[in-house]
Amino acid sequence: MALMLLPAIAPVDISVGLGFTEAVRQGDRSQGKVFTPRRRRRWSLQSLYADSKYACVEFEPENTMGLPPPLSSLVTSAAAAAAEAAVSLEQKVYDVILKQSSLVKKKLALTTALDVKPDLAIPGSLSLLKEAYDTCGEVYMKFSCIFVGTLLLTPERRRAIWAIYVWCRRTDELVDGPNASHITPTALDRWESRLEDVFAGCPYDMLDAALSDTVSKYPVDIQPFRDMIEGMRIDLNMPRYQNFDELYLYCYYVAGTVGLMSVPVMGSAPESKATAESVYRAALALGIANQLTNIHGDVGEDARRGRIYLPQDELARFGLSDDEIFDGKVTDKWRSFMKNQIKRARMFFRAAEDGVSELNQASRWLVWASLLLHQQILDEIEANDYNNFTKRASASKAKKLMALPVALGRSLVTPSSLRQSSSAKTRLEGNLCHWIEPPTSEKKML
Ligand SMILES: CC(C)=CCC/C(C)=C/CC/C(C)=C/CC/C(C)=C/[C@@H]1[C@@H](COP(=O)(O)OP(=O)(O)O)[C@]1(C)CC/C=C(\C)CC/C=C(\C)CCC=C(C)C
Repeated sequence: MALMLLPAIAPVDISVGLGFTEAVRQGDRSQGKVFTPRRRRRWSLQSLYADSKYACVEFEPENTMGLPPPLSSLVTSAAAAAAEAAVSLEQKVYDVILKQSSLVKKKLALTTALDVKPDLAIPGSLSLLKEAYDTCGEVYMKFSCIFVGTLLLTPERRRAIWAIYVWCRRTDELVDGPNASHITPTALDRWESRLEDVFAGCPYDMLDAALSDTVSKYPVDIQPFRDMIEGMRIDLNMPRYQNFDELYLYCYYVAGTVGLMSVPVMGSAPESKATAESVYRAALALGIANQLTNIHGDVGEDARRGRIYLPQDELARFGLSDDEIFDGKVTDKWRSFMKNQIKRARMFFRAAEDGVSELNQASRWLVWASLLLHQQILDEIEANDYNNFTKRASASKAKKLMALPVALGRSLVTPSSLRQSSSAKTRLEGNLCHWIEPPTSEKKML
């Protein structure tokens, strides 16, 4: 792998502001790219339910105020058709999970059946690769709010998470960076073909080279990466999300995918008996929960940009129009609406929690920290009396710091296999203990 990477590795100046977006827009393969400090994540979504239980959140306003009944009571043929469409969208996301899980199993079979040889390296290539990963680390440290979390990971896993993070940031930067207004669908197509090359071992620049190396070592499928690009396409084109199905799908594309990309790197607890599918489902849920939370925290900021990332049908059910969101007045209708949105986001967090304990011990703290810090945003929206139009839903530094030891405590909880009696294990199918262990050759690489 190192041999394949070497000719393509070119140093990248991450301090240059516009180069990357411009390079993708113009199809210039030689340009490095750049990260500009971004404002707080705006999170749009579109999509469908991964699990119909999230559709069952009671969307009946607590104070009915003469509003129409919840959609669930209006069972019409149109609703049935919509439900069918939702199921096929759900299937689409689940298919990615199944594909990723089977890849993990296949890779396990390969790595246990063969004595994996260290990669061939020519002098200098390893130091270039190390430099590439170090650069990813610098970007991660600069932009991630829980950068310390990766320090608990093994050096190999840490580097791999950095490389994935940087690719995600670059992708996001295309539609959320300073040059977003110049980004066209063609530019995203180019970015996707560049991704294919990364997975084929032909990276264009140093940061891609780190990812190329990572995906050659861990059983990471390309589909979640492709899907994230698809999410950016949606963000370019989708002015509104008609219902939660659409929002869910968007959340999967831009954030659920991050969970699917990260799990194979984070690794499972050796004692875990959870299936790969169940852990990927939890990872997907955490990505969705994080994204929903960011959307709820950024309602005002998004509205000032003319964007509304909330399900239109649910807004209507609470008697809310786009204009009221643009006006930004906190009314009882808005409070009722937000209470339900927050309730649903918390359901996704809960769905993620069991999965965290199945991860490798060293990875759990980072994931718990991410989960708890995002949950605090929901708490802050409540503390601000649902004024997410003009008040920042940001916890105090002290509260954020307090979350870290709590995350540590939770990370000590052992996997379900140890916590549950055997009769309670019915939903855990089969023993895939080592399904995400990295190949043994990796330590020799770096
Ligand atoms: C734990 C952890 C942080 C690991 C993931 C690291 C990683 C590869 C992150 C990529 C993030 C990124 C730049 C994505 C681009 C698209 C995007 C911007 C998505 C939104 C993120 C914003 O997060 P945040 O609010 O923290 O913003 P900052 O970067 O700090 O400015 C998203 C909302 C996606 C967030 C989704 C995750 C972090 C996925 C979490 C799930 C897992 C790591 C799987 C855990 C496994 C189980 C079994 C539960």
